[in-house]
Amino acid sequence: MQHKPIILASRSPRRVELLSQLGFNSEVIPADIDESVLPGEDPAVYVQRLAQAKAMAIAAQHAGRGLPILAADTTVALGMDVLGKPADAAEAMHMLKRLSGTTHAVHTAVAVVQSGAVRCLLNSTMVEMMAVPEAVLAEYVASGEPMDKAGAYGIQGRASAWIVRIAGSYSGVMGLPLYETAQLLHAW
Ligand SMILES: Cc1cn([C@H]2C[C@H](O)[C@@H](COP(=O)(O)OP(=O)(O)OP(=O)(O)O)O2)c(=O)[nH]c1=O
Repeated sequence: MQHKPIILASRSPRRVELLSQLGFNSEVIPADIDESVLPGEDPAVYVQRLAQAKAMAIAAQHAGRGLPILAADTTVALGMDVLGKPADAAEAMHMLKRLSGTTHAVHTAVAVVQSGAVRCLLNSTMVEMMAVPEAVLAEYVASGEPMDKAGAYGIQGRASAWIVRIAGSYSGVMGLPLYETAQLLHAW
C-alpha cells in the first residue's frame, strides 16, 4: 500500500521513522521557533504549546497544499524542571546525573493542523532509570548520543540498558506517541 503524504514540521529522524510505521511519507519542513520555557510553566503545558507553535508556523507557509501538517515536542520532566536537549557535554552529564536512579516523566505532545484548525494530544510516560555509575555516564556522553535528545538520553539506544521499566508509551518517549498520532490523523 502506498504511503500517504504528510508535512512533518520537525527535524527529528525518529519522527520520520515512526510516522512511516503508521503509513505516512514525511516531507520534512522543520520549524524554527523560540523554545524558551515560560516562568513557572508546567512541563506538560510547555510541550503542548511548542508542538502547536511548530505546526502553526509551518501551516502559515504551506496551508494551501491541503496536506496535514504534524509537529511534536518532547521533554523530560523532573518534578517541575524541564530537561530539554543539552547545549554541550557538560550539561548532558549534569542532566544524566540528575536522572540516574530516578523515576521521571517524559512528555510528548503531537499537534496536527488541517483546514486551519489545530488539534493536539499529550502523552506522558513514566520512566524508571537505574542508578548508573558516573564512569558509564561519562562514556555515554563522549559517544555524542545524548546531544540531540531531551534529557540527554535515548531509550532506543545504549541507554536502553538502564531502563528498568516504563509506564506509558515507548514511541512517546522516542518522540512520537503512535497511538495518539493515529487518533489525530484518523480524525480527519
Ligand atoms: C527522552 C528521549 C528523547 N528523544 C528525542 C526525541 C526528540 O527528537 C528529542 C527532543 O527534542 P524536540 O525538541 O522534541 O525535537 P527535535 O529537536 O528533535 O526536532 P524539532 O524541534 O525539529 O521538532 O529527543 C529520543 O530520541 N529518545 C528518548 O529516549
